[in-house]
Parts: sequence; structure tokens; C-alpha cells
Amino acid sequence: MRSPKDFFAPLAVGAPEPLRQIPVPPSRMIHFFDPSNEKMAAKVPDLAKKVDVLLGNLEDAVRADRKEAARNGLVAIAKATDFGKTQLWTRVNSLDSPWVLDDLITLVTEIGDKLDVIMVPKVEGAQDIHYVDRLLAQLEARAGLTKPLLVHAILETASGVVNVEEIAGASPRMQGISLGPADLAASRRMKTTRVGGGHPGYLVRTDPTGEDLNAGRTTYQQDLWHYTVARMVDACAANGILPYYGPFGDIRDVVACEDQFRNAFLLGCVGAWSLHPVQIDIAKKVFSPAPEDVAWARRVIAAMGDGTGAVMIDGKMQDDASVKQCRVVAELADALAADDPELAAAYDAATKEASA
Ligand SMILES: CC(=O)SCCNC(=O)CCNC(=O)[C@H](O)C(C)(C)COP(=O)(O)OP(=O)(O)OC[C@H]1O[C@@H](n2cnc3c(N)ncnc32)[C@H](O)[C@@H]1OP(=O)(O)O
Ligand SMILES: O=CC(=O)O
Ligand SMILES: [Mg+2]
Repeated sequence: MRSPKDFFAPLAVGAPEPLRQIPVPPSRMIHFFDPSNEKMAAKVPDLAKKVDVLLGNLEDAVRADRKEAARNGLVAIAKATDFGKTQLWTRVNSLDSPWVLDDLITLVTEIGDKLDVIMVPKVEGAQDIHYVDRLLAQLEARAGLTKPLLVHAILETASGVVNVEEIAGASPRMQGISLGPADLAASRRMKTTRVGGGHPGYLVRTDPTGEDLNAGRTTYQQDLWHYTVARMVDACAANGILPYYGPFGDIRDVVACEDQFRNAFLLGCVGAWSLHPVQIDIAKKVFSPAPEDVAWARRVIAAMGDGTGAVMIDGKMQDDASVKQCRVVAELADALAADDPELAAAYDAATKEASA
């Protein structure tokens, strides 16, 4: 580990100064597309107007014989597209793959000025982030970049989960972490065969009510990802970086997708991946606080004055701790509303109604 005194020193002569604070523009959905897929690529200019983050995926879901086409496709798309305020991210191939070195060299050299974040899959520990950190510094210096690239790790190996706290704090480049439930399930030897979501066999059952062990017993499906998401959220919050839920593979099941995203939102995540256009609006809805929650939060903040003491609102006690929660919701709402007049109007209308 670097000494605390050196933590914010550039890792190569001529590389840009690392940031002290991670920027937090909206990132409710990280929309994945395969840059080698002509149909998807053709949708990028329109998608850029709808999503918070566009991610050119080079790793899993891109066939081995399309890896170079995906890399070159991303370079071409980035050069040709004005992304406006929408962030451009990429997911490079894993660090043990034959493609990642060329991914990093090509992307930083050709479009380093357009890219915001590099997502690194299958991160096992701080050593993986340190490797990428130094290499990026060398490449940034060579490309003459003035803004440091940020790094996002996917939490998708058992070792990664064991080491999640050190990963979150491994570099000032660390922007965030996403849960990767599909690879994580395989790494843990879980017996699921899905990309995220629940499993009907993972349940608890109420006690028997009589001799018949099958009679009158309700079962409740449990959340396979609760432990890992909660651990990831703590690791991220403790290190000032952002947690995300990853993919939900049952594209048709928009209902369960919304549930999975909302569980992550309530636990502290700021966004999730969208794999298909149908998931974009789900993420936007879930990761933007609901107007009634914003109205309530604003009401509590107003009633709490300087934020100390205790007051009663609608029979519920509010104090320093609840007003802090309300500020989280209200500040997120204000940040999102600043760029979204429709959302701003919905928040203001709900606030007006609540105070009428
Ligand atoms: C475990 C992990 O690593 S998850 C992350 C890796 N996986 C991915 O990135 C998957 C990305 N998504 C996809 O590949 C596709 O959405 C699939 C394969 C799931 C479904 O694709 P399709 O069968 O083409 O879906 P569908 O027919 O509903 O698509 C409708 C249209 O949306 C387009 N589309 C589908 N997904 C996307 C996308 N992610 N971005 C942009 N356009 C898309 C299709 O090309 C199609 O275009 P068309 O109307 O011009 O023909
Ligand atoms: O990359 C994502 C995953 O779930 O695996
Ligand atoms: Mg994966």
C-alpha cells in the first residue's frame, strides 16, 4: 500500500493529479451496449439523450472473435458522438485475458479524453487496482490527458467480496463498485443458473401448525444478494465511492427487475446496469427518489430548523438522525432535478400538496 502521504501523488511523471473527491453526476443506469453490434451502435446517439451513463462493453457478452471489432467500434463511436452531459464508460476485458492490455492502450490513447470511467471486471483484491492505476497513469501521461480516468470495480469473485474494503480504498481513482451476481454465483459455486434476481428455492417456511408438515405453511422467497450488496455499500460509503447493483438478466420480467433495483436503492446503491432499452426507464424510476418521499423529506428538514432536537410530525418522532436521512433523499432529488425539469416539477408539486 502507498503511504497516506503519497496517496494523491500521480503514479507517472506527466500524469494528471488524482482527484480528491469522486464526482457524482447522475448514474442511475449504466447502459451496456456492444460496440461491435451495428444495430446497438446505431442507437447510441439517441440513447445518449436518455441515459446517465453509456458503457461500451468489451468483456463478457462480446464473442471472442468480435473483441477487436468491439474495441475499434468503441473508438469510432466515441470520436463521432457528442455525448453532452452523458458519461461514457467502458468495461475492459479481465486482467488475465489476452485482450485487456490492448484495450487499455488503445482506449486511453485514442479516446482517453472522452472516457470518464473504466470498469474492471473480476477484481480480486487491491493488487488488481494497483496494476491498473499505474498503467493508466503511464498511458495518461503519454496521451497528454489532463483529467484522470476513474476506475470502477465489479464485485464478482469470492476473493473480491473478502477483500471489498481494500478494493474500495485502493486508489483515488476508485469511483465505485458494482455487484456482478452472475460471475459471483459461479465463483462461489452457488447452484443458481441466472443473471441476478432471486431463486424460488431460496426461502424460509413458517413452522408446522400440526401433524401434517405440508399444511398451512407459508414460504417466503429470500434475497440471495442482500449480504453482498450490504457489504459492498458499507465498503463504498466508508471510502467515499459509489455502489451499484449490476445486471438483471430476465429482460422480460420487468416487475422483478424493478424489485431488485429498488432493494439496491433502499440499501444505498445509486444505480444499476441496463442491459436492454426496456430497463432504462425502470432504473430511472427506481433510482430517482419518489415525489412523496421528497415532499416528506423536505417537510422534516423544514420542521427541524438547525437539525437538532426532536419534533413530532404526523405522529412520528424526528431528530438529528432522521433529518440526516431526509437530507440524503432531498439532496439527491435536488441534484437530479437540476437537469430534469419534469422531475423538478413532480417534486415541487408533491411538496406543495404535502404542505397544503
Ligand atoms: C453478466 C454480465 O456480464 S451482464 C453484461 C453483459 N451483457 C450485455 O451487455 C448484454 C447487452 N444486451 C444484449 O446483448 C441484448 O439486449 C440481448 C442479447 C439481451 C437481447 O437482444 P435482442 O434479442 O436483440 O433484443 P430485442 O429484440 O428485444 O431488441 C430490440 C432492439 O433493441 C436493440 N437493443 C437490445 N439491447 C440493446 C442495448 N443494450 N443497447 C442498445 N440497443 C439494444 C436491439 O438491437 C433491437 O434493435 P432493432 O429494433 O433495431 O432490431
Ligand atoms: O458481470 C456481471 C456479472 O454478473 O457477472
Ligand atoms: Mg461478470
